[in-house]
Amino acid sequence: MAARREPSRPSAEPESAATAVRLDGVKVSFVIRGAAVFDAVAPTSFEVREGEFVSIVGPTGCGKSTLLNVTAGLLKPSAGHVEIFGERLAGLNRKSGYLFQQDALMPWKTALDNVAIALEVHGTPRKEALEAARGWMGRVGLARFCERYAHELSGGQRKRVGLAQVLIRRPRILLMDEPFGPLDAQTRQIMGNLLLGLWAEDRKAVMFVTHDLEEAIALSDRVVIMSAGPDARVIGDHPIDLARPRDAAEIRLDPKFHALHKRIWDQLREEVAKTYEEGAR
Ligand SMILES: Nc1ncnc2c1ncn2[C@@H]1O[C@H](COP(=O)(O)OP(=O)(O)OP(=O)(O)O)[C@@H](O)[C@H]1O
Repeated sequence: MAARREPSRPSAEPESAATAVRLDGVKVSFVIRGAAVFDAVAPTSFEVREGEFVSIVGPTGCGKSTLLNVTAGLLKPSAGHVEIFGERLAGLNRKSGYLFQQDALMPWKTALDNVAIALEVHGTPRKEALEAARGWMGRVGLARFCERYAHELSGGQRKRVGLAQVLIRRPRILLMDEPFGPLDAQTRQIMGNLLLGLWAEDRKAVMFVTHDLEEAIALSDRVVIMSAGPDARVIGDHPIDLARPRDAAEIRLDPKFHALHKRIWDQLREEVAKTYEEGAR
């Protein structure tokens, strides 16, 4: 499928955009087997505004997924709180859709049914759900693959179905945890463009976790850097002032991209090294 282009728009968000997600002093400690306490994330605060695409990057095990889980309401912070569009989060975050690294497709259902079920479980009549699902399968470039089962789809196609499954519910916030992790570099860039195209249509707030700094810069309005854990915290918050629309592949050739990459990598490199040193001890 040809890469979908983002409609033209200014790269920076207006200051007046509402705050979609606010993490206020969120700290996460895990109790391991009822005894030892592991302080994964130190008190952390940051915001994602409506319509803003923010990536979270940090060394392995620093707490990126943990912060997404807290934002989704799947994990209660040990201290601090989360606000979603100004309201304190208690329980599940029903304004968000969550795309995990692992496929969540039911192998006994067709791709179309996998997308439709996301509406059906919330009470949409089957006929209506199937119609909407067919529309979304088209939007992710899979109109001809509706009747396929998960094992009959490529990794990239399964990711597209996953994306349709989440977006069909029209969440105002999109949480993505290394969604393109297992894909090859080329497919990742194609998926990046597909995501940017869909995102530009209604501009959800996005929290995108990745270990790939280039991918983060190519897609985002801001890149948040976390330190190595334990007691991980935000150590950098970098605005990405590259013009949109962007092509997730071509933008990497832009000299401005290189300058941003160098500046952010200089900060991240040290944290990545710390993680490896810890592991080697
Ligand atoms: N349920 C749990 N119990 C104990 N420790 C946990 C639990 N979940 C996560 N951790 C620890 O918390 C830290 C952060 O984990 P998390 O999965 O959030 O990291 P991450 O940055 O997403 O890692 P990766 O990039 O490798 O996916 C890790 O050290 C992990 O071992």
